Amino acid sequence: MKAIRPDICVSIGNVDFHAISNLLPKLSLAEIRIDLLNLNRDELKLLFGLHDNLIATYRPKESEFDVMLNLLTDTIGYGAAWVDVDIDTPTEIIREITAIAQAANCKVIISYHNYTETPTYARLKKITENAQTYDVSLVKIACMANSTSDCARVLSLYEENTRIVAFCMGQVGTITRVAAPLLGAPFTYAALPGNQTAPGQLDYIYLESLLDSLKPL
Ligand SMILES: O=C1C[C@@](O)(C(=O)O)C[C@@H](O)[C@@H]1O
Repeated sequence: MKAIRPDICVSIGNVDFHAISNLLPKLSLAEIRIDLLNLNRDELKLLFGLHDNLIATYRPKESEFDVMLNLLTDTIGYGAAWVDVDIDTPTEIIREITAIAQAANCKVIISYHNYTETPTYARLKKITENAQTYDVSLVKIACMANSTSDCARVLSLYEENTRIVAFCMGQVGTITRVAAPLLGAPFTYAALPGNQTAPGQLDYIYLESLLDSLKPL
């Protein structure tokens, strides 16, 4: 079976364990949104053992940072290839997760999300630089686009940065999800059909056909 292109990361939330285990063999890369799934430790262990290129993400509600730390530590032990940690997490927890991940050869993504707007270029640059002060494999910038100039501003981050995934959320921002891997991002996020984990995500099958025509592998 041919797996989906490696530059498409399917973000998985709100489905059950069986659906995920049937799906994983078809994907080259997927994000397991642990906070949007109802999985116990045994199921998590099985899933992370099934695939060697999974991102473990847990977006804490309120200040659930201890829950996040425990879950990410466990999933690193189960074989997660990547962990994603939001830049708003307390510094000592980011450092702790980074150290645990590095000891296990697990790559770290530090991510910034803004669900209402896209900050100025100076602010985006500063956020990117702050994220790069941690020893990370990738910095992710995801902002809500309210105009096409928001999209252009976020995409301009590729001019000066490597090891970055920068794109806009929302319908206006969808173009940036297609452009990201054409401009240097190692991958871009997509959804299971009818099951977005963030606004503006395209269905991964459709995105694959677009990228096949724009950027043959
Ligand atoms: O940060 C990201 C990107 C994302 O927010 C998106 O807009 O595709 C989806 C999240 O699940 C993921 O952790």
